[in-house]
Amino acid sequence: MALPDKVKIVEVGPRDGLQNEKEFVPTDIKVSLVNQLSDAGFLNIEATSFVSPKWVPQMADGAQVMEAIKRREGTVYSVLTPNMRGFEGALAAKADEVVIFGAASEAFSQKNINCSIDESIDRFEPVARAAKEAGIRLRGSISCALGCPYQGEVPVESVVHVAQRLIALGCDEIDVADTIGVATAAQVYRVMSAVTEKVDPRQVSGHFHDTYGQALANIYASLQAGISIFHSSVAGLGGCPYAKGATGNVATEDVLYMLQGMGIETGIDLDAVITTGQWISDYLQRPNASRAGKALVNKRAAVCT
Ligand SMILES: CC(C)(COP(=O)([O-])OP(=O)([O-])OC[C@H]1O[C@@H](n2cnc3c(N)ncnc32)[C@H](O)[C@@H]1OP(=O)([O-])[O-])[C@@H](O)C(=O)NCCC(=O)NCCSC(=O)C[C@@](C)(O)CC(=O)[O-]
Repeated sequence: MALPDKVKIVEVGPRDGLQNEKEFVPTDIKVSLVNQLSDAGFLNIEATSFVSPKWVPQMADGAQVMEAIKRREGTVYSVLTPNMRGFEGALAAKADEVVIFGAASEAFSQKNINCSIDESIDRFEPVARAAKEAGIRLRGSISCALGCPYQGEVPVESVVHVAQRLIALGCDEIDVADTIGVATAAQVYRVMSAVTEKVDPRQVSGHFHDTYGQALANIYASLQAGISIFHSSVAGLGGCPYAKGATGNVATEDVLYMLQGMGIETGIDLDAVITTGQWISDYLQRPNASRAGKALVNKRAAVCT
């Protein structure tokens, strides 16, 4: 299949990237992160979550973050909403897109949102209806679509089944997520091909964590399967609180570097993202997890000396 000439990158650093941080990241840092990413040209930024602060304390300031960010025209600011309470918060905060998040693995569904897959779909139904009524975009995320920390292998049929149910709820987009970053390219091609037999590929995104260093290869395999939306996190921030040992999302800088090299357009200013990636890594006092980001920061320093 011919590769796309344009790709949409959904920057998930402010939400997926920060949600697992042990120390509370001050609201003004989160706001500055979103603002810098808006300025870099992202068309979609996952800004925060409206989830229980008992479950994910780092996202407790979702409303304040949404209130304070400077919105760039044309950028969609998404938030996670597991239930109607979350949706009401998202609506009040004027989110452009709400994300319902389920799983292809029963065990992970229980750990992450405290209910079975069937119960989760029931819980999402009113959220989906309310989003449609309010004219808000709706996205559905499928965790553990390529492996589960509790159950191991996840059958392709389960992924396709959940994808179809999310589309039936009215999702504009669905995410096939490798929550623990274990997938390899041939497997990703198989799963993406199976999903896109039932769902329009323009509605499917790839959300890859990079635990085993396979994420770029998995994005390449997804491109070959017709996918043109990918999630990534500046400086490779992240990890899921309910997937121990899983590292962050694939780093945005690495994805942009690869796509640029392939002549695929994203509309995002890589240079600006590199600056933001180093800034947030310095703030969190940890090494920048983006290989391209680190290399380009070093190159800048070499040019300046
Ligand atoms: C779904 C629930 C709420 C069920 O949690 P529960 O304990 O079964 O539900 P509950 O209704 O009994 O609520 C418990 C408490 O939370 C409150 N509450 C209830 N809902 C909300 C809300 N929306 N906002 C604020 N507060 C809320 C509620 O009022 C109550 O407070 P209490 O009465 O005890 O004081 C909980 O399990 C939850 O919030 N889970 C979120 C987990 C999460 O955010 N995980 C990380 C995101 S998913 C992810 O990272 C994967 C993804 C998307 O990136 C893709 C991938 O890589 O796989």
